[in-house]
Amino acid sequence: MRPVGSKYVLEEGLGRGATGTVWRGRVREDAAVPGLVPGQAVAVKVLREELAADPDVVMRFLRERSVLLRLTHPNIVRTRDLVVEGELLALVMDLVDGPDLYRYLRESGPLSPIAGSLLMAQIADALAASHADGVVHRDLKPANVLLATLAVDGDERMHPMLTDFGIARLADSPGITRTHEFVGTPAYVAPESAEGRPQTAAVDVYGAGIMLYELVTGRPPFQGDNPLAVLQAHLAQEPQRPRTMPEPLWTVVERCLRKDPAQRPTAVSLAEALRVVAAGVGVHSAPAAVDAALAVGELLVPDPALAPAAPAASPHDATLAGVGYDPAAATQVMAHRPPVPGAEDRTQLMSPQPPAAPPADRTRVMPSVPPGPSVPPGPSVPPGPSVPPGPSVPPGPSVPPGPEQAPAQPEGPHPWQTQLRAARDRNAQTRIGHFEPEDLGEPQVAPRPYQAGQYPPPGPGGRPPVAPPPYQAQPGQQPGRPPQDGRYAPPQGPYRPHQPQQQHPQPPQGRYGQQERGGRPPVAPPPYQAQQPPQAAPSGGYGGQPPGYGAPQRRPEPAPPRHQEPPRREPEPAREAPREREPRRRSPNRMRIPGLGCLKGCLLVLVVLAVGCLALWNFTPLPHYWDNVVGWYHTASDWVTSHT
Ligand SMILES: Nc1ncnc2c1ncn2[C@@H]1O[C@H](COP(=O)(O)OP(=O)(O)OP(=O)(O)O)[C@@H](O)[C@H]1O
Repeated sequence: MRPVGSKYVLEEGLGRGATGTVWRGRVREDAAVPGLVPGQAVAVKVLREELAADPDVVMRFLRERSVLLRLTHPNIVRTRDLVVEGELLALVMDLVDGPDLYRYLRESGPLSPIAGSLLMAQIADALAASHADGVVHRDLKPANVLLATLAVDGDERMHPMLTDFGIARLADSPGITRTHEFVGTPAYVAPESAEGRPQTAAVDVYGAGIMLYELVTGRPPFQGDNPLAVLQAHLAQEPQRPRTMPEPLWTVVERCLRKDPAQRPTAVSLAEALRVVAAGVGVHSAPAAVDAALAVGELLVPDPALAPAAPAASPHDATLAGVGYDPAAATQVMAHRPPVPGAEDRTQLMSPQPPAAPPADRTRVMPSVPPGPSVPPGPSVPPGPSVPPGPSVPPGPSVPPGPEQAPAQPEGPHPWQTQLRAARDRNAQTRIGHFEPEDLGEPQVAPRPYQAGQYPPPGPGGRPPVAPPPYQAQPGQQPGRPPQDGRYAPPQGPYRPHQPQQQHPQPPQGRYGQQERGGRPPVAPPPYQAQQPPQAAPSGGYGGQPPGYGAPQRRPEPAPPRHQEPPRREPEPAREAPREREPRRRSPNRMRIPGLGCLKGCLLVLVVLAVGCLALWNFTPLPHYWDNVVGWYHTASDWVTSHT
């Protein structure tokens, strides 16, 4: 049990990411924390040392404190406290009982289009609320969605909760990332982020589009042998519609994945559109719901405020400014970063070599990094220890110190070395990398494909990766803010203790793995419901609800959409022309004899007949009957001859 500040103790590690290590912790019995009760279990994300050692990060950590603390939504993991203590930065969050979406997908397979749409609609709700509050997530990915279990009317429902808000922005310190770098996860990074252009709320919508694609297909749309190739695909490739994706859902995905951020829909319209899609792509969907789904493009409204704006005076002050937050600057998070002159900088991409020298006013706060040979990441480099605060960290008040108390500059490895070490432990982590568009064709990092079972690594406390600790609800705990409107209704019931061994029965699925709608309103479907036993469920599917995460869900090959001929279609932007059919392959022998095929057939028939006759003659009493017939013939002919 290690203390963190004066109010919390760490109990066991839950997982480690690129930006820090998450621990299961507890509020000390003698501590008073608003919204928490003494002894309550919490999750504590201890940011990695490089972040904690950067005064710029510490400053923003303090400034954003109020924003992060007030960011409450039923689908957002609530941040309860921020602890700054010496060289330790930690976020105290609600402890969520359940796996993250990355692990769920790897263990259970993709979701049906309906289930995926409904789940993403809730994530879009969370994004809409945070964007309205001026917070851009910037690192949307399945690993940052935790799946809690809600008990509603005796049913267990899967409840997605977005986490890691603000972490990407915190990590995007000029001191840490220096110039020409970005914070994000390559598979989910928007083109403008990869290019170092200003990032707006549209980067989250892009990430949502990638996630949506992955939820229903099992893989992200842009892949590559290495992170640079993936980034290049984001910039240059157009996503292709998977064969199994219904047209309305593809319309949504395609809009979210537009290269131009100004063409992507807002999170609000995305959430609405996804619910319309979910209601209209089922086998039992009413014709009106089908029509509405086919016209979903009209609902996907871009944000007019996303037109390029002048960068803020300070790139990291653009979004948040402490208590005096300016919502008008909500979508301007990062300033444009100038390109790297000279080819020598390109040779340093994705290597632990020191990047371009930081600005003069940063050099004193960054670890001194001796120049050395490029060391590409590989298995020979052992993963770094995920040991957050040890006993040497004295407990103290979690009241953040002022900027003058910024920790001294420690000697240590370059951030890239720690980053890459941690990245080797698991896949698809957030990366802090620097890329330029002209560099994206020069892969320098070995591929790290997804591998089931690697994620997440067991924590130092021995926590098994597949069985997260149970959520322990405490009296007085606030799972979410009270509803302010109909869209953000809080969870309907208390969190249930996690039961790792419990296997939920697998419901049957129909086309698109959905169930008959059964009273579900077409635009606002009810929350997810635990799946019913197959015997009890109708053959059509399971109600469009994602299953509980104890039960693997494999989506059968869906039938083609029932709406082959849409009754009406909204005018949509130019769509891809249908692929031309490949010409029929012909034999390389160009000499063609007319009727040869027919002749071959006749010969085959004759051969078959001959073989059949031989078999008939040899293996049946036919010869005996034939002899009798011949005998009768001779007898008859003799008789005729003798009487004539
Ligand atoms: N609030 C929480 N409650 C319970 N478990 C959590 C919570 N937050 C994170 N975890 C667990 O800790 C693991 C690591 O979290 P973290 O956010 O560091 O990972 P990550 O998002 O994959 O990392 P990164 O985004 O930095 O690549 C998660 O996969 C999850 O299992």
